Amino acid sequence: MTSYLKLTGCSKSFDQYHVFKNVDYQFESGKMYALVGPSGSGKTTLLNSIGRLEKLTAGSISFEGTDITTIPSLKYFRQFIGYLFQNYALVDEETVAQNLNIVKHYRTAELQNHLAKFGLDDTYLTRKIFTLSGGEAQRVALARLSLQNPLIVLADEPTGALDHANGQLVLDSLRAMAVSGKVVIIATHDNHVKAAVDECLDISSFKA
Ligand SMILES: Nc1ncnc2c1ncn2[C@@H]1O[C@H](COP(=O)(O)OP(=O)(O)OP(=O)(O)O)[C@@H](O)[C@H]1O
Repeated sequence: MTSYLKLTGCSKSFDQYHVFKNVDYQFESGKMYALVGPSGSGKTTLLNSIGRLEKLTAGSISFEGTDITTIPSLKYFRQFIGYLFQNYALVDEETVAQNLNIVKHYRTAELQNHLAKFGLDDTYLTRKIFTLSGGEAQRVALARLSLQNPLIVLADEPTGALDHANGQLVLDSLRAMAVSGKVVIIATHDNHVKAAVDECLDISSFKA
């Protein structure tokens, strides 16, 4: 069954500065989308409006017909929204296992099996995040996102700091999440990402 994330008349201003105005758009589960547009056009602001880190100035966002602002915060952040960031957003001083156990506490064997899906062997579980390469850290972030298993995946420049091979791994993992029924939305400048998604939404076309 397809779920719909629907934006209706969405506008956002900071004081007198209008970032975007009247965005009407519908995202579907099972698909991957890129939010594109020049620097400063509002990609992160729109992503964060869906993630409820920003409040819209006007308009509404619904998921499966429910206004997202009416969903209790804890439920929204745990079950609905999962984020992937350019800088990974992991706890640097903690181990890979500790970062994965943020979702809930898993047995070591479960974590090992799960990490293996992202090309990381058992030795990584006890490594601290700051000892990992960027590509390895993003794999851990993907593994955590996959354990969280949210309905909507928001990715902000997830390939921005990675080489081509690791960028492709991120795209493949995000595609797998879309295929498993998530809505996947990626804010990006990366042409490789733009070519890999199902649809691009150019936020600069909603300039106020
Ligand atoms: N908290 C804030 N207060 C004031 N202005 C803000 C705030 N957050 C964002 N802006 C402004 O809103 C505009 C859109 O920013 P946003 O980060 O969404 O753009 P972007 O398209 O993601 O840019 P980039 O590609 O450079 O990451 C920018 O002009 C930015 O300066």
